[in-house]
Amino acid sequence: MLKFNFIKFSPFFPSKPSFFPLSISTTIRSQMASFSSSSSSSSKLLFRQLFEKESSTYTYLLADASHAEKPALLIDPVDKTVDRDLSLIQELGLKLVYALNTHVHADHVTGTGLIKSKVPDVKSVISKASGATADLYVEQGDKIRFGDLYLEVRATPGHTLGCLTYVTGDAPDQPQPRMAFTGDTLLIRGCGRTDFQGGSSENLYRSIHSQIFTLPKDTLLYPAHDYKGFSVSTVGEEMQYNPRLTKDEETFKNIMANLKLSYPKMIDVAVPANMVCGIQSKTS
Ligand SMILES: N[C@@H](CCC(=O)N[C@@H](CSS)C(=O)NCC(=O)O)C(=O)O
Repeated sequence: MLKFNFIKFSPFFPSKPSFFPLSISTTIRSQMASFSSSSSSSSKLLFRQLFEKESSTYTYLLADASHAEKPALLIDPVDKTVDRDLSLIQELGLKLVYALNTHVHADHVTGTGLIKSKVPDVKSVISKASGATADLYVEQGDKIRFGDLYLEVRATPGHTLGCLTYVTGDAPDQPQPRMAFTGDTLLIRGCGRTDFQGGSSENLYRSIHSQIFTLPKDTLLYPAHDYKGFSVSTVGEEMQYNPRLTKDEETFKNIMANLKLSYPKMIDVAVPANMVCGIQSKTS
């Protein structure tokens, strides 16, 4: 199994390390467009938000459309929609490089293992703190590079112990506004439950306030689920209107202790499967 040896946040690392030549870039107004920066470079992000309706899960496809190889990654793929996602990737002429999970999901089986069985070069990625098996492990401050762009890894425990939020880069040549893929940590006008898998309402509150609400207010928020028909929010919007996170910590903890949600129907199948990236076999 490979150790995830990506680049730590540090001014001493080169902006384009030679051992990770892949890259990303982005736009929001349309699903694929140019963005300009203060540098002379112009990059293109191909971005798709994909939905799996049984578990109300969003999967995100990001690719560097400017790069010759069009390297791509998927965030939170679902087993049931792997064929759809891989067909789209093929139709768009992309090269899938990474399958990232924000955490060990309890309500559906990740598509990561299935993807690896169909596209063996794809590397699975999850947090070290999740305790799950993957090809590459990330932690706070790591950068996942594809092309000239990157995702920054933020540890956001609370829904589960190993939850991550992936955020587009903070540099002049990176997409504006930034985009944060929050998994189940922060949902639109809600947040992930905290009653299993090492969940903690105290940790969740602190994670969101320290790692997500400190991002620029125009940062676009893309969660792993939505149950109300929303697709995207912003940091500023959730800071103002989220009915749980606008409260003080004690009130928040009280809300979370009284959600009275039933257990996810698939939890007994999903968690063991997702601890090994979705299929009961070794990765590498
Ligand atoms: N009914 C669904 C599970 C719904 C649920 O519990 N969602 C989780 C995220 S998936 S573990 C959650 O954190 N919800 C927070 C909320 O406030 O709804 C099923 O049976 O799968």
